[in-house]
Amino acid sequence: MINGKLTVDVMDDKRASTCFDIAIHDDVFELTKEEKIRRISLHFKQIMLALGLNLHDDSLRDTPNRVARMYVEEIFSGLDPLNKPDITLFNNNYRYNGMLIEKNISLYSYCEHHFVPIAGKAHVAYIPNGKVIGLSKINRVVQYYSKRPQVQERLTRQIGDALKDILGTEDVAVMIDAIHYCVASRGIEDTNSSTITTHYSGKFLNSDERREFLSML
Ligand SMILES: Nc1nc2c(ncn2[C@@H]2O[C@H](COP(=O)(O)OP(=O)(O)OP(=O)(O)O)[C@@H](O)[C@H]2O)c(=O)[nH]1
Ligand SMILES: [Zn+2]
Repeated sequence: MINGKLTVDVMDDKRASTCFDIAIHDDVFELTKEEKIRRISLHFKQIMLALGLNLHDDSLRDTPNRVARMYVEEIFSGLDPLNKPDITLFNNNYRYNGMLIEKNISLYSYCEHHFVPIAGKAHVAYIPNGKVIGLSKINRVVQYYSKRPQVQERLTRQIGDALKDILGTEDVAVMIDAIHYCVASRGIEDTNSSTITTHYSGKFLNSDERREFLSML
């Protein structure tokens, strides 16, 4: 518990431990999935009513429940440590010691300031130590940490740290290039800019490895 906020590391444990600065109320772990959906649905109904929407309208009637289910089961499913992907490691029998890059991984996340989408691509690289993982598991790690209210800096870091932990190596690089719809569709309404963040560690702190990674993107 730090400053009244529970810090949650969803990497190591199916339940909470420590590490990341995602702020979660303590009692959320006491709620079942159905209870979360019920509560969100009730509150979203109030939001819609405050906006003056007619909840008797056929098309709107089920929206509170639909939104609540989407939050809990889909777009914010990465808040539940139970949804952390199971990752199987394989021995590096091929003795592959080059760089492995998984690029153009589709990324959908949600700005934690405005709750609107962040959409972009993640590019991830690692240099195998003793172990390798199935390629799709890299995409799953990206997806898991994306499905939360996020800021891009934290998301980039969490993906990098999770992969370092899983792969048992510091030699990991992550780049995210994303459009923030809080910048594009409201506020400044800039539909041209995108945000690039990087996280390099281990051998990727060397300019040669970094250059090789960047040249492949
Ligand atoms: N660093 C960082 N900032 C973000 C991210 N997503 C959104 N933001 C910014 O968070 C800021 C929130 O600032 P506020 O001034 O409180 O919000 P606002 O009044 O709606 O700001 P405007 O978007 O400028 O209208 C905005 O500048 C957003 O562009 C992110 O992933 N990382
Ligand atoms: Zn925003």
